[in-house]
Amino acid sequence: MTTRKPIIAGNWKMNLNHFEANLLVQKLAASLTAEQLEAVETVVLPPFTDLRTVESVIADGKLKIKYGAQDVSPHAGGAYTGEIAGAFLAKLGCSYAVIGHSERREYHNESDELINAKNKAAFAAGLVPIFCVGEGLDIREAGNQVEHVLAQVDAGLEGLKTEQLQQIVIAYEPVWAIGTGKTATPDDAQEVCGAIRARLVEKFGAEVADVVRIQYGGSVKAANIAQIMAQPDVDGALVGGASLDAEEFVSIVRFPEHVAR
Ligand SMILES: O=C[C@H](O)COP(=O)(O)O
Repeated sequence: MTTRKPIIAGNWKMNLNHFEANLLVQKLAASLTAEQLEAVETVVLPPFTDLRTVESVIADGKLKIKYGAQDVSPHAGGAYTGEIAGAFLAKLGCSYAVIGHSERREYHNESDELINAKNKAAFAAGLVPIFCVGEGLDIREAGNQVEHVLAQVDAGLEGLKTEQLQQIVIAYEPVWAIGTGKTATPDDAQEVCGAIRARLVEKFGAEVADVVRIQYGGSVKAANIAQIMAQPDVDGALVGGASLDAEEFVSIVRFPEHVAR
């Protein structure tokens, strides 16, 4: 079995201006050693307007922190007012783009088809999608979470090439656990992340499924990261609120020191 490098990504959502972004990245850099950043891929996902600043701080300090955007246009360029093309993000040194976050699915009516187009647009620009899936509370209460999430996975990955599938990061975020303080239990996270990996084996084969990194997201904190990361099919976390606090985020990145996996 392949060893997948853990990936902890901080989704800042619509928080922190570029001055505050500068400060937070500097604090992360001051607290995380090169060894820690080597052991755990560490990513920040600031608002678009912070990206140039984040690029400069990271380049100036030669920091091993990666960064990305929270969305990308499905279009390569042209008359799409307000949209941001993947190529612009790649030019700013972004490695990742969050695609299909539940807040975009809910507040911007993003469909599975649009999300699939965004996954393709990200790859076309040289970005790796952090492709988000997850069920709402009604679906969880009806016990249909696995079926629901697998349908999102199937639709979002439609038409991707093998080498793209091998790079993609899938973030499982149960919507009822986002920003609510209600974390899914490690078993809940494993149930769905394991089902995602089984689906990848079924559709694309074990060689692809073994290398795809699957994150859990939803009220991840320093206090619960180690138990979540101990699950065999959880390879990282997409962290919202706790990523805005340097000390807390650093502690999350340092999860291997809490408990051995
Ligand atoms: O993208 C991150 C998730 O939506 C989780 O947010 P949260 O950690 O604030 O619950």
